[in-house]
Amino acid sequence: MTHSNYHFSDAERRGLYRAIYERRDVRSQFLPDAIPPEVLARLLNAAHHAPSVGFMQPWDFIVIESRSVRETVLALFEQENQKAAEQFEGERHERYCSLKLQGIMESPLNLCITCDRSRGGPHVLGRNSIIETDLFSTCLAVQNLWLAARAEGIGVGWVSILDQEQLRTALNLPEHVYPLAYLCLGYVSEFLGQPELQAKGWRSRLPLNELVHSDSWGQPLGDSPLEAALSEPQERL
Ligand SMILES: Cc1cc2c(cc1C)N(C[C@H](O)[C@H](O)[C@H](O)COP(=O)(O)O)c1[nH]c(=O)[nH]c(=O)c1N2
Repeated sequence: MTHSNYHFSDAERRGLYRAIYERRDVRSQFLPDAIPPEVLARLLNAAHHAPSVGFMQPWDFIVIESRSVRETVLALFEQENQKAAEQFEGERHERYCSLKLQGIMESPLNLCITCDRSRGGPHVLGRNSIIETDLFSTCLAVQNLWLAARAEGIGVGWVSILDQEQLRTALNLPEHVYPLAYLCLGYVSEFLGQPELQAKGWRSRLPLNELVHSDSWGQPLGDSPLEAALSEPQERL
């Protein structure tokens, strides 16, 4: 039964869900091939069509090809990653140190998506109570780009093991512009079938039915049709 005339065709739906399920955070499988400008333009345009609070569109896109800028950012990563590694002990420490958590030099392109916290003036519709909604909006732009990239056969890796102030300086960002996402982009030798952190035994996907609550926090769904549907293996459309 159809409920509306607005649903996508089966093939279109399959394409959308495929992008969602097969999107990966990539850091080890980058190929050096350049991304053609028209393809990069499509990705940036997908990001630019994300929802944003009060239609603020707080994002800017810093396209980084320069080797020397990337070397600077890699040095910032190494410094922060060493500190991060110290947070873990014993076997966890060893495992952490064996993970590859960035592809800054191997990927042909780095992209910093920033959030201009002052865009649209001091009063942005919808942002009065929750000031961070500009950051949330920018995250949605990242996700749009990430999914569009998957559909184009391009891998994206998010590198957040960076000191934001040092990154701001490295990229010459003004004080009111926040470096929200530092991304590595490129064609890949493969997209892994599961998150790399899961494949390497760091952490696994949680069962969805344990994350869905009924009416208030901690209330299980109980014997409901939704619980039954969630417990079924999910159809990969
Ligand atoms: C905000 C944010 C920040 C980071 C990440 C993601 C997000 C959303 N991820 C990627 C993360 O590890 C990955 O998304 C999960 O492990 C799930 O894997 P898939 O994205 O499904 O492949 C990530 N990965 C990495 O190797 N180095 C990093 O610094 C980060 N930082």
